[in-house]
Amino acid sequence: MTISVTTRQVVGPQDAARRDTQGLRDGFLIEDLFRPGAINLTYSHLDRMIVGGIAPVSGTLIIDRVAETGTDRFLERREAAIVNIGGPGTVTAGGTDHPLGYEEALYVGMGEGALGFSSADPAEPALFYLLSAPAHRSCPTVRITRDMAKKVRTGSAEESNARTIQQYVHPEVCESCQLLLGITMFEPGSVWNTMPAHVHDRRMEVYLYFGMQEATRIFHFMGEPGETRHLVLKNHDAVLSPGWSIHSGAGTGRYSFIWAMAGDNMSFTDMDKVPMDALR
Ligand SMILES: O=C(O)C(=O)C[C@H](O)C(=O)CO
Ligand SMILES: [Zn+2]
Repeated sequence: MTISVTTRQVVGPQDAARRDTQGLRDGFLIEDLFRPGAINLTYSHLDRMIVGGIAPVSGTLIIDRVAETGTDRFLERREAAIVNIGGPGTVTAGGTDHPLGYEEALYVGMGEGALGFSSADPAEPALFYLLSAPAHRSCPTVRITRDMAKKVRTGSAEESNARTIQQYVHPEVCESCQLLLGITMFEPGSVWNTMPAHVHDRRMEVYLYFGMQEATRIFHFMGEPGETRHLVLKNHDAVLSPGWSIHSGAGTGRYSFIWAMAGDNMSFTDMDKVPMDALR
């Protein structure tokens, strides 16, 4: 089975500030994540996070060995979290089948062996979004529904950023070594995420924007607070955020996004808020 893997080296803040639009997109944007019938992984050197799109149509797609990890088995020294943003499907981990509906997730602990991915109906394929980070112990594999996620309401309609941060892989929901993951959803008419902006040098972050109409675009802001840049993203685009970068966006229409982090701590609230007058 072909697993395509792209490697992304780390880009520092001075390099990023000098890049043109295409240079920034090459460094931080992950496009074309979901390719029908394929496993598509990006190995980022930011905390060695692997970002994947797995789109089974008929049959089962299997991840067992990824040469880039230098281990015999993918999850030998790694943990993973998978969110389904397509039709109903199943993830098999440790020989157990876990059915996953829309916006349901599976945390998979280190050492669980091969991962299998299948769709219930080829006419409505599942779209599995995968994040994997190095792990130091084996935590239990847990299926996480939207009901189980911890909900944090934030923002306001007046600031066009009323939203609910749903924390799926979070110490109050399920154990993990370093992965944190959740889905942020908006009240109708609210378009801004993560503004006021923040940075957290202790953790990298990845956003995947989804649930968008074809013509909708996200203006995603990145860069050091005093040196911001933007990237224009479409449905199913993911963007890497180093610890030094803000990660905030505004949509021209409805959207949701999956955020995931890895790094030195798992304290969601450990962020350095950026005062508005520090943004340039
Ligand atoms: O809407 C938001 O604000 C977020 O979802 C913020 C992310 O979860 C984040 O950046 C956590 O560090
Ligand atoms: Zn953040």
